[in-house]
Amino acid sequence: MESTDASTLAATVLGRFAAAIEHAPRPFVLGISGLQGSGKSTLAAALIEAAHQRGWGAVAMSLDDVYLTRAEREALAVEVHPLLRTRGVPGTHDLALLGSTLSALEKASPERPVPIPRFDKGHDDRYEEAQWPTIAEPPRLVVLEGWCLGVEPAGPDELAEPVNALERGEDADGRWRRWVDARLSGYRSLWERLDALVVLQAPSWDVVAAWRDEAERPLRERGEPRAMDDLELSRFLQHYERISRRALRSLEAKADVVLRLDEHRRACRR
Ligand SMILES: Nc1ncnc2c1ncn2[C@@H]1O[C@H](COP(=O)(O)OP(=O)(O)OP(=O)(O)O)[C@@H](O)[C@H]1O
Repeated sequence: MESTDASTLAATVLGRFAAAIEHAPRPFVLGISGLQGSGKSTLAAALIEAAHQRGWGAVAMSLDDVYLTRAEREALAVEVHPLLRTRGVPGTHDLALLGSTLSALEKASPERPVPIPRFDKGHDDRYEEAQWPTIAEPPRLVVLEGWCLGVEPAGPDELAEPVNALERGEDADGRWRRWVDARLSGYRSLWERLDALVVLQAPSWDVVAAWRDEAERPLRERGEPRAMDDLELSRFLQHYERISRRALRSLEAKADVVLRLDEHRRACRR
């Protein structure tokens, strides 16, 4: 099936799981895994819209919503490794917060509304809880999206050689990548909570880097202080390269639905 339209993709994906969602004894957790800029949040929003059209309560969450706070990452940077100041790699998420939110959603009620964590990327910090949206009844569908959803740890053999200049220069002894990989084992219990996994499969890591550059360009052109120049962007992306390449190699095999993307994000379902 060819399509570039997120709402068509969403209708197809939702149709595939509709019976399971309808009969699930608790909120059905649909995972969307896709590398940076692959269209996860667009697809998640379209899925929520499609769910609402069916009369289902639905909520979207992102692994990005539960980044550790800036202060928590600062502490990790001091105690473990300076590279942990940068949000996003395994070990920089509050999995307990995500897990307790998913559990609380099963029992949401007007008396016990569930706050859904939200992260402020502009300030690189979590919003105050008072600013989080709340959900007052168990949704039928939870869409959880993230760049490394479903990825397994590598083990020490794969970690021996650096994969890029960041690892060669700032993680020469491999301490950071070993710590990150060990944290990824702790994500398995979250992967097990996914009732289904949809993978947005990018054509290659180079295309992902190009997508990220496209996303940054308007910020640079507007002169936003947080916009990254080419060097900063390249360094930033190298934090994720190792696990992203592993995702590209390994996730298709464990996905329930694979949406293979071309470099224009045109999807072809498999
Ligand atoms: N199906 C699609 N066809 C064409 N373009 C798309 C499609 N889905 C998303 N896009 C575009 O791709 C860009 C990235 O989309 P989106 O923000 O949803 O990706 P993401 O994976 O959530 O990104 P990030 O990892 O940065 O959070 C946006 O400009 C969006 O409009």
